[in-house]
Amino acid sequence: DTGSAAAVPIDPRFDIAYVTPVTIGTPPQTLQLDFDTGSSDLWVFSSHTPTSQIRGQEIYTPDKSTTSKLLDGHTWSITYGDGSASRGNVYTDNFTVGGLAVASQAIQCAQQVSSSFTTEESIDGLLGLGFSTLNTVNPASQLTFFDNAKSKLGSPVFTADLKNKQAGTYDFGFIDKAKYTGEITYVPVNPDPGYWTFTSSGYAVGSGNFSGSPITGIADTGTSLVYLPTAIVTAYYRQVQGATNSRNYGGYVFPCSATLPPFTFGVGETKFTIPASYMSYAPVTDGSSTCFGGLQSSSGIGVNIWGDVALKAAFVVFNGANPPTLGWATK
Ligand SMILES: CNCc1cc([N+](=O)[O-])ccc1Cl
Repeated sequence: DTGSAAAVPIDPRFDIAYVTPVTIGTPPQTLQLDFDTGSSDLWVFSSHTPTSQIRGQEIYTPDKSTTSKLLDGHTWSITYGDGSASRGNVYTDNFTVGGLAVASQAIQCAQQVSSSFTTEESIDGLLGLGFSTLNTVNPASQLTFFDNAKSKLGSPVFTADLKNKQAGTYDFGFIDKAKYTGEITYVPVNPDPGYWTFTSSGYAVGSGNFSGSPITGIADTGTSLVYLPTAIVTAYYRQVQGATNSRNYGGYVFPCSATLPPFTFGVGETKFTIPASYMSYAPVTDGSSTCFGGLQSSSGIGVNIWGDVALKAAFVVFNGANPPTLGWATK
């Protein structure tokens, strides 16, 4: 079996996050979920979510599905890197993504979501694509959609083809040659503690020379920006007129009119260039002429993160074989 579904930016102006349609239950209830390789919980806004915390999101109502089953006594609670959080109870139900079906997928129903989820009206929940070891369900952790689907897939892979300000694709079970150019460079993945952790071979700022120092980090579709060591980030913003590290805005900002250099990162022998246009994320507030950078420091996080700003510059194969690997190709 295979599956293929669109990854649609939630905002036409800035690539904050991407949502993908899924169906849950019988008859099918369609929700738009944020596919997140940086976590491993599949949770949704639901009929168990207080209405005061719902603002336009679609919800899953297990009681309206003839195939839903309560996973009695199971609960979950998760906090993300940006401080947002959610928690709730658990059902199993039929679940499909782009024509790929899994019977009795664990569906974590939110009984509480933090304000940044409530205000993100176009995200009806998250679909974790990290390793199942990160799943937060107690007393028994649950498998991700990918882990449940793996045995049905021709090849135990999914691919991310995220795009700048336009819809991309998540494919499951196959590698679409039409989506990339050249060869795919595969690199090792350390699945402990549960992220798609790999080591980049180095970086360059603009037309500067390539610095071949290894950068270990995670490939994370659920994070908008790229977070790298401070030395790399300061080297980048030294090339941006008027850039400052703003305590007020919590990162590097610059005049939206500034000329930005592109940023290149290496995977094995292959070089990926993030165009300058991807390196300006968004105005700090609506209409401001000060822009927030797409590259920020990882010093406060504890891990380097290759988020959407970087992933958009590549075609990425998440290879769930044993051992797992990551494949990177230009496009
Ligand atoms: C923006 N804060 C909530 C949020 C977090 C994540 N996350 O993967 O960490 C995804 C979407 C949203 Cl809406």
